[in-house]
Amino acid sequence: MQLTIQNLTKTYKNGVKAIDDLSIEIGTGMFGLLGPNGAGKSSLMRTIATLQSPDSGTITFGDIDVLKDKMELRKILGYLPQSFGVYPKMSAEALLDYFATLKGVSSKVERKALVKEVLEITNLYDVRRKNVAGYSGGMKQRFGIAQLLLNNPRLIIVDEPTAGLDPAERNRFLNVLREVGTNCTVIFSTHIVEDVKELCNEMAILNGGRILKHTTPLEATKEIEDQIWTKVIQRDELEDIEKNHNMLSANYNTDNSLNIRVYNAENPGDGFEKTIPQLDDVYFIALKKDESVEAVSA
Ligand SMILES: Nc1ncnc2c1ncn2[C@@H]1O[C@H](COP(=O)(O)OP(=O)(O)OP(=O)(O)O)[C@@H](O)[C@H]1O
Repeated sequence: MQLTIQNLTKTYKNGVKAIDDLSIEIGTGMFGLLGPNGAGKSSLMRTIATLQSPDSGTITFGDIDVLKDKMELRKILGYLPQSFGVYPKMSAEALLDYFATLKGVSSKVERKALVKEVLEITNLYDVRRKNVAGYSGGMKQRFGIAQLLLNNPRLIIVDEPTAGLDPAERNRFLNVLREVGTNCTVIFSTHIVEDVKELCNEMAILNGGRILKHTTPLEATKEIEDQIWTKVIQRDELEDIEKNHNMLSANYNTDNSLNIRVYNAENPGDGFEKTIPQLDDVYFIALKKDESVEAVSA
């Protein structure tokens, strides 16, 4: 089913415009919403999840008018907020049983089967009797997926779920999400480019409450083929490079030299070599262009 957002705007009471006339269409599959801190990702996700109202704009999911029929959307929504608060000292099994009751599954037998199923999908079945409060960060996030799966959602929204996870936990989490996300619309927000690269078939870059780019990871890197150049420099050359080139990133090597990546339609000379574009480059180019647009209009 398709999620369609049109001209969505949200300004908080303190005057911050978190969503700025945003329009986008999102179809079935894994959709990555990538943006720096404060870009408006959580604001957008809370609005789609009907937890806050925008000032203006429309949102539809299939036939549902999301802003008018909030309850209709909630029936088919699975939402994992950025922070889930404090977990009670209950086992995963008992807590999921409780959530399933809240979600309207009144038959005990049905609940038992459902809870078993979501525990298995999220690889938590073996630890189902342990307190969720004592789970590791990654296990808690997988538990978050287990709870959102209870009502067989068609739209799944997960807000920065990999922040703070160690690499092994992150991998486990992404694998679970990959599995549950095949048949529905999943919107996944993150500031980690790698998450989008590994998981999403479609993506948007968000900044200042606006969509800077809506693309696919493959298309996005293809678009800048032959335009990314790299060079190893010493620390004291950095300032010059920043001044004279469209620098995207600088990463330290173990010997304290730096790997520089620049964006240029032609060979910039100066010893640069052409390199294969990465999704990071796409992200930095979009943010840089946005910065310069802002600087001009300011
Ligand atoms: N309830 C609120 N009241 C006032 N301002 C808010 C509120 N929630 C968010 N903001 C502001 O709106 C802007 C967008 O914030 P939002 O949390 O949506 O961004 P984000 O992309 O999710 O960032 P982060 O990764 O830091 O959570 C920020 O400037 C933030 O300070």
